[in-house]
Amino acid sequence: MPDPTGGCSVPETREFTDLPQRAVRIGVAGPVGTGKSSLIATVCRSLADRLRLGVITNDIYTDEDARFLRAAGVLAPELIRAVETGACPHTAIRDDITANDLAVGDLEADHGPLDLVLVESGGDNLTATFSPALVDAQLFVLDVAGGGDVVRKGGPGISRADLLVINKTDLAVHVGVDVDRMVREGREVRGERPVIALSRNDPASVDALSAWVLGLVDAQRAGRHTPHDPGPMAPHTHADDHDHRHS
Ligand SMILES: Nc1nc2c(ncn2[C@@H]2O[C@H](COP(=O)(O)OP(=O)(O)OP(=O)(O)O)[C@@H](O)[C@H]2O)c(=O)[nH]1
Repeated sequence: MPDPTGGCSVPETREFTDLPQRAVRIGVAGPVGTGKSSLIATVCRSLADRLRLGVITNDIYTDEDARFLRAAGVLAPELIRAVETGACPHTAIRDDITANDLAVGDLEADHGPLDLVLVESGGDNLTATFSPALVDAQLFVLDVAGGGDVVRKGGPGISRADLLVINKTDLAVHVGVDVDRMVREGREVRGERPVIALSRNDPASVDALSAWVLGLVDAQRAGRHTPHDPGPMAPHTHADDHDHRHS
């Protein structure tokens, strides 16, 4: 009688529940200098005793952000790895996620199990968002020093990231920006999605950020969170589009 396996051995059935749980992945995106690395350092300081954490940074030509985080001493140095994208940062977090996906996988293989891996995008403009194939959730960071009108400038991260952070609120008084207004404008375009006004010098705001991170990790593990794509560009129209179509 012919061998029904064609000579291939049939692997033993394995329950998927036996497989190790992979780390929850949160992406941190936003324009250059808005405080992404500092926010990651803050989260690590706040949650390192509750979660097993790892960090992947993205820079174009350097590993500057990884070196900053290692120097800050927020995690063991081997838990912080850098991807050098060599091109537009958003390419490596959205269009071809291979390098980042491998970096997270290698970090977990070498130092896992981990509960949470934070992936920092290289600083980019308002269009940068992560692929939901790379991260389970993403937060978008703006800062008050970028100007009070930046929320109104819009973009997919501002409108549809899982969390919008208005950062460096301690500087608002020095740059003449109304933080409440920025937060209100964020809420207007985001509906139910949360907005946090953050300063690393304000413990209450750091607690709010940490609570959001813990809630996300719990929700992802319990199957209550569905990763979504904020989209490449916010749908938008211009007032004169209508006139052109009908002229
Ligand atoms: N006053 C104040 N400064 C902050 C805060 N968070 C970050 N900064 C400062 O803002 C500057 C930029 O912070 P980074 O964390 O390097 O910003 P980044 O978004 O990672 O920068 P890139 O990776 O170059 O895009 C640094 O000088 C930080 O010290 C904050 O809450 N308050």
